[in-house]
Amino acid sequence: MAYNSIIVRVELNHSRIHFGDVAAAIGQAGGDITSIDVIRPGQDVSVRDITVHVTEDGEPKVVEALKLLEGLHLINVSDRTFLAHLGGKISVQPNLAIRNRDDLSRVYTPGVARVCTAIHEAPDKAYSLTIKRNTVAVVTDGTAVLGLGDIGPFAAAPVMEGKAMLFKQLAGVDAFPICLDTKDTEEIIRTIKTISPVFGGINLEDIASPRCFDIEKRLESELDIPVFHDDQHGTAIVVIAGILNALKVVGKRMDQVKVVVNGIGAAGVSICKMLLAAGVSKLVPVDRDGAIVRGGRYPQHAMWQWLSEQPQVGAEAGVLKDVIRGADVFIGVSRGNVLSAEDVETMAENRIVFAMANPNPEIDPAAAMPIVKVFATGRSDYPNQINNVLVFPGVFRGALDCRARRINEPMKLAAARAIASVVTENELNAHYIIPSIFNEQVVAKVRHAVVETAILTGVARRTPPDFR
Ligand SMILES: NC(=O)C1=CN([C@@H]2O[C@H](COP(=O)(O)OP(=O)(O)OC[C@H]3O[C@@H](n4cnc5c(N)ncnc54)[C@H](O)[C@@H]3O)[C@@H](O)[C@H]2O)C=CC1
Ligand SMILES: CC(=O)C(=O)O
Ligand SMILES: [Mg+2]
Repeated sequence: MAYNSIIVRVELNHSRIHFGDVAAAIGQAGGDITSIDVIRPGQDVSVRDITVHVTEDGEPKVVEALKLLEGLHLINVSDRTFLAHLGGKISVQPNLAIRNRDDLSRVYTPGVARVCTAIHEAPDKAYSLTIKRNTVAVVTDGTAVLGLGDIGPFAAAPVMEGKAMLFKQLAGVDAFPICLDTKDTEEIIRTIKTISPVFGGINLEDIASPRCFDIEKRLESELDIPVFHDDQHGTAIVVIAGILNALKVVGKRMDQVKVVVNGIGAAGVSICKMLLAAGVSKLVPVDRDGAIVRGGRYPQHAMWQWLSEQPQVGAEAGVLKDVIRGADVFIGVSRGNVLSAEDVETMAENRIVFAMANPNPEIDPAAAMPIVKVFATGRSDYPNQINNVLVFPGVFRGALDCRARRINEPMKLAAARAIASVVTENELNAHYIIPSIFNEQVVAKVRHAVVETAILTGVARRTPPDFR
């Protein structure tokens, strides 16, 4: 069940109502009061802001209950989520103040001209004399935003701003949201290449498959800064981290389990590739028309064709409810509510279910949790949040610090192991397979693993001081 937080501003006439009556009415309507602020105190009349935790459909019930109370005037109801977005979530801050003409002539013309000339003569100086060293573009075309689908570049912006906030808060990376008003592959590639000089890395986000595969591949070969499609590789890295630990909890081995991956789009393709690299020997990729089978023909989808040629991919055809039978692991990166409890019950004992579609998982957690051994979602309101936010801040922190040319497969596997290692053997249990995004070790360990592997595999152009 999803929850929301609302703030109700009420005026109370104390001769007609006590606050206890208000609290009781909110509780009976299913709300949970989390804080009360007195806005205007008074003997006869007072105004208060009451923050109430409600279920997604609980807000109207609380509001109706308050409207029925004698002596209470409901002034306003605000949704804290919308309040948090007012005016956007990020801004650009200068690194130094311009206090006088002297400052002005150094940071701007004429002083800046000498710096421009220095970079013109030695373009690598862009790394030390501009924001390039620490700045990542978060680029989307708005075509596969969370599980909401093709909602366009304007509506995609809050997600990209959110990613930028996380980059900064968790890893000190300055990230900028770029929402492109085009779905044309060539135009997207050309635009990203054109804006790339100022950035140290490109984080592609929520671009629909299969277009995202071509865009990433082309940019990787045509740019000399790392290009990382978060929904593919960020998700795959955190899934592998989660699977490594979940398998320890259930006492099964990677090379013995049958894994069903539902939704073979951006995230699903990369998860399948990484599972194969990590040693899975029985893999069942499933999309909306059913399983992608060994020996099948998928001329419209190069990555599905590639999967159908892998010896570990099953030859059994069928829709999800057929092929999930006997599976040890289900990984969903498809759409909300496509998996039933009955289907889950046909899986093997000690099953693992990662239902990662956002914002609604493939199966309602309340239905799944009692019948699986390890359950995870992409959401922050349940245990075991498997979300790419555990990955992209640390991966880019590492890639920027060592000026990596690209983020290669060994760097991704090292990042997955680093995340898994944050949960110690003593701490590991079915409800704690993956660290919290607020665990301070996550970014540090991922960064370290990424830098170390970049140096070992020859893609680093700089050795950070702590590696010298
Ligand atoms: N928790 C996390 O960190 C992440 C979660 N996701 C979630 O995973 C989902 C997919 O994301 P992307 O791969 O970026 O999108 P995408 O659009 O590239 O791929 C979605 C795939 O799911 C397939 N699909 C749709 N309905 C299906 C059904 N009923 N059964 C099987 N397959 C179905 C589509 O045909 C498509 O191939 C979204 O809900 C997204 O929010 C994605 C990235 C990270
Ligand atoms: C988490 C994320 O990147 C997504 O759901 O698309
Ligand atoms: Mg995404």
